[in-house]
Amino acid sequence: MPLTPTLSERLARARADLRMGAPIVLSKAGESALVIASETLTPARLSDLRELGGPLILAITTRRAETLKARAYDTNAARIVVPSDADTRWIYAVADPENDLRTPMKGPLKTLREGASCIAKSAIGLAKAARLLPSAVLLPIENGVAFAHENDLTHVPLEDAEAEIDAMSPLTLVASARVPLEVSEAGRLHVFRPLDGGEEHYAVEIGRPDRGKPVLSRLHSACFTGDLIGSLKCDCGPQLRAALAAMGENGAGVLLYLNQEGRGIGLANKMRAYSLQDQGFDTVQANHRLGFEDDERDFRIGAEILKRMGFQSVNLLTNNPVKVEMMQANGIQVVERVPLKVGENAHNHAYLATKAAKSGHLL
Ligand SMILES: Nc1nc2c(ncn2[C@@H]2O[C@H](COP(=O)(O)OP(=O)(O)OP(=O)(O)O)[C@@H](O)[C@H]2O)c(=O)[nH]1
Ligand SMILES: [Zn+2]
Repeated sequence: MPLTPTLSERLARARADLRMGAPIVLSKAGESALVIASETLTPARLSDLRELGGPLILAITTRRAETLKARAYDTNAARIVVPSDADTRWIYAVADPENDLRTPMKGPLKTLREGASCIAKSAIGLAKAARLLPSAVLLPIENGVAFAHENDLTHVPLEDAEAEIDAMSPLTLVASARVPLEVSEAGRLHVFRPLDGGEEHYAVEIGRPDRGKPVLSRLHSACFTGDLIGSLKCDCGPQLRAALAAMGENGAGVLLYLNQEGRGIGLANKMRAYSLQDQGFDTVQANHRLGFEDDERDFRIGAEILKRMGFQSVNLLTNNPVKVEMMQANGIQVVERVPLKVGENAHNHAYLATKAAKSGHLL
């Protein structure tokens, strides 16, 4: 059937469904599960799941499991057996570390050892891609294809989709126009759209950079708080403006504005991380307690956009050696790393020190 949704379309629907709290069906190797994101699970949906039979499984990342002292039997995910009397508050408390210190309760948490954890892993991957807490509730079901069809639910066959969840979507250049800027009247903005329905990314081109030579460039990850409202908790706003100013002065440059807010976890999760930082955890510990890695960004996107614009090499404005490595690994030569040290203040001093100590940022 030519109108049947492609895998990438099914995955986009699955992400949207999870954000709304709607169930989806994931299948692999003859096993299927009904999946709802923990963050958007309502009491009504929980009782619907219970009516279908149990037991329910709560999937969390191994990072979150470490904090909860729950045993994950493999590196994919920990699968917690949900007690039959647990309500949504119990589920949120496992998924969300906000009240960990106030209510160290929860345990002992019984986790599954037997069976495969790949459906749990993919459910978490989709919740992350939907910028939710990395956790989902699973109910194993028979014959997922028929169940999804009968109940009008999105079904994702993981045999084919697993690689697609990890792959980078192709990007298309949707529009470009002249935008005179304070730093240079010769500014242009290009909008790139991924074909998988994900976030758009932008390229600010200043002057007319020679495609045959290294271009002064910055890969800037979105930071609503730092870039737009002048937050003093990070150095993003001053870095953004200093990079544009340097490009204006140089007469040419490309700033990529990548919509990977909060090192790829989304603004809501970043605010959860900030709340944990107010409880005394540093930026890396806060991500881990939420169940994320320190940095969830996909740096392939930046390299891909530069290539699409015809560039092969850059002088990269950054203090982050991982950005340099990832550019090189993805086909963009970094001829020079140009340090970008601006915006240190009393509020972000500890944050910058943590990035230097734990994430390898150069001082
Ligand atoms: N999860 C999380 N993200 C944060 C926090 N503070 C800032 N961010 C995000 O961190 C990212 C910083 O992006 P960049 O400035 O491009 O990258 P960088 O890794 O600091 O590297 P350079 O600035 O190039 O040296 C942005 O997406 C911010 O939203 C935090 O405490 N937690
Ligand atoms: Zn920031």
